[in-house]
Amino acid sequence: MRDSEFFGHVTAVAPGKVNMSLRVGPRREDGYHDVATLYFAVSLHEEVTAAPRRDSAITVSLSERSAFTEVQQQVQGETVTAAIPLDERNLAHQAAQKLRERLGITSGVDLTITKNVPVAGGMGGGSADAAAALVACSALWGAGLSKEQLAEVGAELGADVPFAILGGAAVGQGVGDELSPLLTRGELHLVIVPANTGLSTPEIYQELDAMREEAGVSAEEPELDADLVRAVCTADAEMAATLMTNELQAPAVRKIPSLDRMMDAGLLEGAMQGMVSGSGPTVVFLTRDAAAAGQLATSLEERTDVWAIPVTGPAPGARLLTSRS
Ligand SMILES: C[C@](O)(CO)[C@H](O)COP(=O)(O)OP(=O)(O)OC[C@H]1O[C@@H](n2ccc(N)nc2=O)[C@H](O)[C@@H]1O
Ligand SMILES: Nc1ncnc2c1ncn2[C@@H]1O[C@H](COP(=O)(O)OP(=O)(O)OP(=O)(O)O)[C@@H](O)[C@H]1O
Repeated sequence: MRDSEFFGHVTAVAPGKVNMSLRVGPRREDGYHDVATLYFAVSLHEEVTAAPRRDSAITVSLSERSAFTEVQQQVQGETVTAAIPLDERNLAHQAAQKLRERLGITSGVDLTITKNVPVAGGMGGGSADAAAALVACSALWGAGLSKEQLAEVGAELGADVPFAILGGAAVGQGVGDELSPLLTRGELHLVIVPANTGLSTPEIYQELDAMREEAGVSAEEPELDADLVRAVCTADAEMAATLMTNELQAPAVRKIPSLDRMMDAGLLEGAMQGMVSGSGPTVVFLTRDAAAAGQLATSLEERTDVWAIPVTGPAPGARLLTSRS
């Protein structure tokens, strides 16, 4: 291992994701659910800079360039604003800690996160921070770990972390961490609409369990629609629009009923399809092409009080941006 003092800082980026399909099986003994999901990385990136320290501390701060610096959540009907945790609860902090344990080193690091992915929005923003932190720290510490090895470390931090490392489009099974990468051609054009409050992922899974129990339906083994996988792989927006689905949408809408109105507004303004992303509450619209995405974003911003961001995918996974010594 080389002395980190000889290194300058290292910056890595990792993409946010949407789930073009998310099917959820029954609750398991460990509280998790088996899923069958079609992950799709989009061109909204988290950036993490890792700078060496002389001591063994790990610090996390948010860059001023961050589009998001706090999280708003509904707690017992009240909207509560909280800062993103910058201590050991932060997923980037946990990533650095796990990596050092794996490497058997005690090097310290200052991590600076630039957040562009909505917080607690169902787009895997925290997971992208963890993925970018793993890639940046691995380079800083000269770890020489492969993407597969980093994904192994990432899987211990959260179900979505391995996909943020892999990027592109992939089928996710198990809790979402067993990935089968997909070969794709062409791009899909989407519009992302962040909500002004976040949702808690475990609460949304719990809500789904409760809704199933109320309706007396038992969860089936989750399976992906092969036609949807084909449509996404060939960037067939028309076909993908008819087949995309998310079983966490109903529980997210039950927590935030206005999401239904947002999805209707997008369809009225010309989106081919609208859906909640992952555990929500970010809404993702599928459009025909880049021009349609731009138009939809503009008209949604004009007609409703939202921020609408055109994005494309599939986007590459976590990667080094700069490395200066
Ligand atoms: C909603 C998705 O984003 C879809 O990709 C993921 O399933 C969630 O991934 P994540 O945020 O990385 O999830 P984790 O941080 O691993 O888990 C948070 C909590 O979500 C619930 N959880 C998560 C993933 C999964 N397959 N089943 C679950 O029930 C569990 O209560 C878990 O304690
Ligand atoms: N680096 C981080 N950025 C944002 N939130 C973080 C981070 N680390 C930990 N958290 C905590 O995790 C919670 C959810 O963060 P995140 O933005 O990853 O949610 P999400 O995008 O809905 O996740 P997913 O789509 O993977 O379920 C936040 O409320 C925050 O308290």
